[in-house]
Amino acid sequence: MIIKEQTIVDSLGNKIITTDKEIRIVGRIDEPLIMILENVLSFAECEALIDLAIDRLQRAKIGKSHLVSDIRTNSSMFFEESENDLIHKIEARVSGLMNIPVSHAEPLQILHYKTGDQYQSHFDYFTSGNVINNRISTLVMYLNDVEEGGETHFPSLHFSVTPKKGSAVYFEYFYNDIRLNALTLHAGNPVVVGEKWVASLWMRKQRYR
Ligand SMILES: O=C(O)CCC(=O)C(=O)O
Ligand SMILES: [Fe+2]
Repeated sequence: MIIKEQTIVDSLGNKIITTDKEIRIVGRIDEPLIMILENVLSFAECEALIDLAIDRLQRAKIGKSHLVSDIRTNSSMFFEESENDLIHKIEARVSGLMNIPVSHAEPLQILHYKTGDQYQSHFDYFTSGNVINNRISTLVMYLNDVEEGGETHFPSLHFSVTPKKGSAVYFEYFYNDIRLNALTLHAGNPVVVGEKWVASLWMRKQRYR
């Protein structure tokens, strides 16, 4: 008998009920668990997040050295924890959806990709050094429709998610079998036509805030 590994989110059924929204599961891969979710953010929430972020964007930095790198050509910003009612509400909803307390969440991040921008293949968890409180799961929420390109691509699974305003992709990498975690390698494909806005949130194994 093959025993399936425990997942963080229970994905039985076609929806996840959170404090204030019923989120629809419209696609999934079981191991590693990857879910395509609809009705995560309202259109008004997507627009409000972009408006709040637009003047606070900086060229994205990766890794501990905080060097600007061509691995990631988009720009980004982080909101303060619960910095206003909207952020507070979204953090609570996302925490319910991801089945992890909000105290384990990194700040909500906004990414902006102009035409040609991309985020090359990477793992969201840290692989080097002695990591004590590693990341365990990710939610990438799409704030607009992209005319062409900009998919979230999982090369090892030959699987891509097309950005759709208000929808999201969820994935987790907290398995005992590290080969399952490694399958969550992913990229933000280059935006071919138009621009791309996402809000992403990373959860840690232990309290982070
Ligand atoms: O923009 C995307 O589709 C992927 C973003 C991403 O990989 C992340 O925020 O960790
Ligand atoms: Fe990522």
